[in-house]
Amino acid sequence: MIEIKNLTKIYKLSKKQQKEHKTKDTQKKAVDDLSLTVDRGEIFGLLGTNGAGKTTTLRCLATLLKPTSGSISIDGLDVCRDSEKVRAKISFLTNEIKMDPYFTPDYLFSFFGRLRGMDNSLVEARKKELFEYFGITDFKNKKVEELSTGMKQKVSIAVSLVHDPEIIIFDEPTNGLDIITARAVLDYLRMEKEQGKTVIVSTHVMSEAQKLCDRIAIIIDGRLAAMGTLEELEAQTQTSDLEDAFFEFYRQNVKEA
Ligand SMILES: Nc1ncnc2c1ncn2[C@@H]1O[C@H](COP(=O)(O)OP(=O)(O)OP(=O)(O)O)[C@@H](O)[C@H]1O
Repeated sequence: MIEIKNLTKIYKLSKKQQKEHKTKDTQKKAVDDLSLTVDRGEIFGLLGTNGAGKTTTLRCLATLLKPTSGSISIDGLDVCRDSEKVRAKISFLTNEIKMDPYFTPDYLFSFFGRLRGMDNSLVEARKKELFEYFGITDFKNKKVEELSTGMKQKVSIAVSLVHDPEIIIFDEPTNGLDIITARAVLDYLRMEKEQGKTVIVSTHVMSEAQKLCDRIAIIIDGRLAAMGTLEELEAQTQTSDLEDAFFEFYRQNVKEA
């Protein structure tokens, strides 16, 4: 189980950032007293507009950022104190591709498998499974720089999943993906859930949240505006689809602010 308790993250703004954001404020509260729990075996979605604080929340969860205050635990392990153990359980995925262009998918997969302390035969079996699933097999010996954007993204996803993580944290799973690749990724996440894995995703795409997630948290300006199943969110707002429900929560929260 993932437990986020009163998470707050404040960024210090550099002079350059102040200029970019057109503000005199020296800091930005990206996440504001956020609490939620994600149960084992569910697909949980963080839904919000650009800048709502979704990525920041996921990066704190993935041990990549230190919360300003509050705590996050994964199966009883604190993400700050027990970060090594937490990292062994999770995979943090994003569609920002950061792979050395001169290496091949085959090499990268094996390299990250070894880095995760896996033995060779396990890495090879996992490679076969994931490369086949994502259609990478025929491209595994090409250099990353020669691959199409979609193929690079699939390789980056496969490499991140090398250690068969119990928990998949995915920032904007279909952002920038073509429709076929996007479908393959969403189907993979559903398959992982069927196998008892926990998936937490961020998205601003209503249809994706609606189709994929068991429960959804609506984040507005870093704060939790609502949380529940699609049916619960619709019932609370007397609407019949997620987009209308979202607008209703948005209206209520912006008015109350
Ligand atoms: N490193 C940083 N330094 C300063 N401010 C930041 C930093 N990273 C994010 N922010 C700001 O914090 C707020 C939340 O950003 P975050 O990326 O978490 O939102 P998001 O919901 O993931 O949005 P998006 O969909 O645009 O990625 C935004 O106002 C953003 O500009």
